[in-house]
Amino acid sequence: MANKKPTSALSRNETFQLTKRLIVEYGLEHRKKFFLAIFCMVLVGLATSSVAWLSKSMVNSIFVDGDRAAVWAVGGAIMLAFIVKGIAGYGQTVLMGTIGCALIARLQQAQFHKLIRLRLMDYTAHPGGAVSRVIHSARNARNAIVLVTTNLARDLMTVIALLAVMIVQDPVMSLFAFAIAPVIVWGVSRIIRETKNLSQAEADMVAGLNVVGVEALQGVRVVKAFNLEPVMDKRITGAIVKMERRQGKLIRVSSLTSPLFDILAGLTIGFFIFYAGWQTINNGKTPGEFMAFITAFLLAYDPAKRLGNLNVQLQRELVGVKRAFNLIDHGKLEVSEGTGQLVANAGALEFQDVSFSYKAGVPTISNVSFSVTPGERIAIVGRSGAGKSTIINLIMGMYHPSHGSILIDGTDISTVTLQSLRDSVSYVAQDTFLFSGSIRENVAFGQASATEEDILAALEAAQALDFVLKLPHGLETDVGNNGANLSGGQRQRISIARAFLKNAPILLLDEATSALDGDTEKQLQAALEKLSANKTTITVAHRLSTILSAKKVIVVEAGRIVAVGTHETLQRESDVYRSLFAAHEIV
Ligand SMILES: Nc1ncnc2c1ncn2[C@@H]1O[C@H](COP(=O)(O)OP(=O)(O)OP(=O)(O)O)[C@@H](O)[C@H]1O
Repeated sequence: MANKKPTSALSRNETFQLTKRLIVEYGLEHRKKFFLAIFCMVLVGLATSSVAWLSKSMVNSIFVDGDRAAVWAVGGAIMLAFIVKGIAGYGQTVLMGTIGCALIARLQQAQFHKLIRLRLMDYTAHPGGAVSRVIHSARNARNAIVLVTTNLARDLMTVIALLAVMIVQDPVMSLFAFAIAPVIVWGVSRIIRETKNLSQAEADMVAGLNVVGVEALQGVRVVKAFNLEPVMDKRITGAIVKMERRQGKLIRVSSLTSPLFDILAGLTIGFFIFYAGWQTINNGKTPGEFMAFITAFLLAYDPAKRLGNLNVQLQRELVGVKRAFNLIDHGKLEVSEGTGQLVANAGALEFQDVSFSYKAGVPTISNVSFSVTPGERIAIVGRSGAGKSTIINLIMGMYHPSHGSILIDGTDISTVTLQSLRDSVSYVAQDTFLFSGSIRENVAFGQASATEEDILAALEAAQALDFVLKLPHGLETDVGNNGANLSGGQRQRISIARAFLKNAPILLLDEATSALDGDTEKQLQAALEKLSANKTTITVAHRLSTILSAKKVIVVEAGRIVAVGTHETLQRESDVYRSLFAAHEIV
């Protein structure tokens, strides 16, 4: 076994705090069901121990004394004990199952709620892994709460009641049974240490496998186009085999508690038989007393084994629970926001000496100043990586400038709520994203008050109505996963319709680098032209046609504005601008 203490291992206090929080925050919410379940568990414990107690009368009164009345009384009582045990056991399982399902749902919601609001900068590079973690950690939490309550209420209750029976029947033999406990505790604690390491690694591997799998399917076109199936097979197989080995080891280690219990229990029972046989033959102890003791011991064996295992299993589950709480408690939310409400009517935009860096000491945007008057159209051009998209992201409040301010209609955007800021801007991304669902939903997302006419008008303005009406299900057509059922141009026009419907005074366009075919391109340009009419428009431009229709062009190089002007003046005066044509950054 590894001696290295894992950094992720849970201390005793952490184990206690996590369990307590689960019960207090998520279990007690269903307190009626919760306490009813515990009551059922107590009944199971009492019913089980009463069977051991009754076995004494069974042997002594029925088999030794031949008492007829006892046959009915003991037989009926044993039947009753098992009926109570069966019904209470069922009630406990159903009640804890219902609480568990509700807990999974709530914890998944709480995590997704946080995940979707994390700062863009912290956003996980592997969304597939994050989703897998959310799903699994909620299941871990359900398992943990069921484990703790079931073990502590039902098994502990059963063991205590059975121990009472044992002590009453034979204190000496009971002492011997207790003597094996420290050996078990020592063995189990060693197993726990190793399990902690392995469970953490297992959780990471499940997330890793998810990342590889989701990536392979998301990029399936690239996979097929480049004949990458064997490469993907290898990556996925590698991840699966690694996980298989790790899980195998986890099973081998965590199952060690079982033989530990079995061997020690076997030795103990053997001793009982020597001792009890000698006591019964030589010292006049009744066979009923021996029977009651041994029945109590055997019945206590399984719940005691589960109790011994509780910590091992709990550690496995709590690793996931800790991850869930970490996300809920510590995941950094979006950039801080102001409390003011931005009411952008005209849509004037101004950058005042704005600087920003993703990583401290590595400036991405430096001392950028420019202004756009209401309804004006400007284009931002520059080499790949110059900082164009970062400027757009700063306007949407995805990040805060480290220096300087951005004003909309004279209001510093850092002083207003993110919601009011984002209500004032529409964004059409380069990589059009459609959500699975109908075309109607994709156009009207976030616009609950939009009427049928509004949606049709937005589609018409985006030059999309013709093709939408020709689809078999019209507006209700399912766009598929990320619009897979539509062409690239159709997807873009749907996203332009979305911006039309939003009708915000400021429009941010991130122009696609790759050109579409002639007709589609023309339709798209016409749609964007119409969309930007009377709106303050900032386009990250790659097309000469877009640049020509802009009032002014801002040339960005390594995060700085190096030239501003029209196409003609820049052609004459800016080396950087001219070089963009040579590098096919502008086509
Ligand atoms: N989330 C991020 N974390 C760290 N660095 C980033 C992040 N996003 C962008 N960068 C870096 O910031 C710089 C500017 O990126 P930006 O996306 O603004 O460039 P761009 O001009 O829009 O490029 P392109 O035309 O290729 O889209 C690049 O060097 C990029 O690597």
